[in-house]
Amino acid sequence: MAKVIKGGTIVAADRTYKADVLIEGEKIAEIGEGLKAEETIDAEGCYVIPGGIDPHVHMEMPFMGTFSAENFHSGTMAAASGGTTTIIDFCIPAPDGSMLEAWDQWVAKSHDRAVVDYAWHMCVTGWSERIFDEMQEVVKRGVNTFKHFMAYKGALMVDDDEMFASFSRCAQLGALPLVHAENGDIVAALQQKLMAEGNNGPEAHAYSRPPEVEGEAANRAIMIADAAGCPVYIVHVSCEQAHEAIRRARQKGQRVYGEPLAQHLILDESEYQNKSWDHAAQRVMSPPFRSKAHQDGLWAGLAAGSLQVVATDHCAFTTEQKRMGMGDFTKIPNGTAGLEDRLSVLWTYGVEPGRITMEEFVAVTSTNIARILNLYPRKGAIMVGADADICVWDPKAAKTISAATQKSIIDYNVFEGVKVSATARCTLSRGEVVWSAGANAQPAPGRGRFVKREPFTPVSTSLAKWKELTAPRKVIRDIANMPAGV
Ligand SMILES: NC(=O)NCCC(=O)O
Ligand SMILES: [Zn+2]
Ligand SMILES: [Zn+2]
Repeated sequence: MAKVIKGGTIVAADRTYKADVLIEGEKIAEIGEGLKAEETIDAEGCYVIPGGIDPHVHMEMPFMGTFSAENFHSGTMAAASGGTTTIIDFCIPAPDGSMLEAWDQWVAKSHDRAVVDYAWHMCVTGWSERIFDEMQEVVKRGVNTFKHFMAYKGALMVDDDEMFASFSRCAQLGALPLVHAENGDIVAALQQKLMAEGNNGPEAHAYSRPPEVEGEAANRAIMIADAAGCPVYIVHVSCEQAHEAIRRARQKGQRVYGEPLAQHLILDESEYQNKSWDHAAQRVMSPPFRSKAHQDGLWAGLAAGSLQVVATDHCAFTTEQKRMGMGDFTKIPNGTAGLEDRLSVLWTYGVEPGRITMEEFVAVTSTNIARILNLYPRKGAIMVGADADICVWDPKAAKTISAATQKSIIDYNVFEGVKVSATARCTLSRGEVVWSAGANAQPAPGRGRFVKREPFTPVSTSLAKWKELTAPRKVIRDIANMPAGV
C-alpha cells in the first residue's frame, strides 16, 4: 500500500523545504505538494529527515573476556526508536584468524534478528597471505571498509607494518581503512604503571589514555595512509590532538575523515571522578571522555567540516559485566551505549543552541557517511528512487533520557537525566513503519537487510589517479655513453 508523509518540512543536507513524500513499496516515489495515498503519516509540525546511519556499533562483540550485551534485535529496535535506520557493525576475526569464518559468525547473529538495515566493516587483526586474499573476497561480498585497532595490545592491535600492508591492499581494492587511533604500547605501559602504584579504579582508565596517545596514533595512521595511497577514516575522535592531525592533513589535500561520538560531545572526564564505582565504570570506554575544551574543539570541527560524522560506538555492557574490572581497571570491559539517543542529544546540544544547522545535523547523522561508504543516495537522502528510510522528527517532543524507558537491553544509560528537546515521532525503514511514538510497531525480526557497498568511491578513484601520476619515477640514465672516470 502506498503511503504519504504529509505536512512536514524536509531537511536535507543541502536545503530545507516544505513537501510531502510519497512512498511506493520500499522506495521514495515522489516529492511534492498535495500528494495523496491510501495511508497518511501525519508530519504536521515535524521535520522529515533521512533515517540516521550509525556507522559505528558493536552487537554481541566478543571483547575483554565477555560479549557486549546488545544483540541485533534489541540494538536495531533501539536504533529505530531513536530515528536510526541503518547500523554498521564490525566483523572481528580472532587475532590472525580468518575473515571469512568471522563473516559466517556475523551472518549467524544478524540475519534473523535485525529490524532495520545493517552492514559491517571487516577488522584486520593480523597480516598473512590468507588475509591479503580474503580481503578481495570480502570486497566482492559488499564490504568496502577495513578496520584497524592501534590499541588493545595483545588482543586486536596491529603494528605499523601490518597497517601499511593492509592499507596498501585497501588502495588496490578501492576500499577505505578505518582506524582506532591510540598508541597501544604506551597505553599498556601506563596501565601497568598505574596499577603498580595502586591506582586501580575506573578513573585510572582515563589517566592511562591521555589525549597525546590518541593524537600521536592519528598522525601515524594518516601518514601511513598517505604512504599507502588511500583515504583514511579515524573513528571515535575524542580530542583536539587527533582533530588537529585530521585538520592539518585535510588542509594539505589528504582524504581524511573524522568521526566524533555523541558521548564525547556531551559527557566529560568528570564522570570518572564520581564516588560511585559503578557510575564511573559504566562510562569506561576508549578513548575516554575528555575535558570541556576538547568538546568545544569537536563541536567546532563539525561546524567547520573538519569532522564529518557523528556516531556512537554503541558497545553496551551491563553493570555486572563492568564489575569484572573491580580492583583492576584494565579488566573493565570498554564501551558505552548511545545508539537510540544519538539524534536527540545532537539536536538538543547542537542544533538548539546554534552550534550546527539543521542541514549540518542531517549531514553528520546520515548523508556524509552514506557518501563516504558509497551508499548515497540509496541511503542518507530524501530523494526520488532512494530507500524510504525516513524519520519524522518532532522538534517539540521533549523527554528526559532514562534507563527505565530505553529500548537498549542494559540496566543504565550514560545520558541518564539528560533532557532532550526533540525525538522521533515515527521511523520508516524501506517504507515500513518500524517505530511510532505512542503506538506499538512490531517490526519482524529479520526484516532488516544486509546492505552491500561497492568499492571505488569517487574519492578513492581520484586519489588512485593522483597517486599514480605523482608516483616516484626512476631517472633513466645513459650509462653506456657516460664519459670515462665518472
Ligand atoms: N570504544 C570502546 O571502548 N569499545 C568498543 C571497541 C572499540 O571501538 O574500541
Ligand atoms: Zn575503538
Ligand atoms: Zn568501536
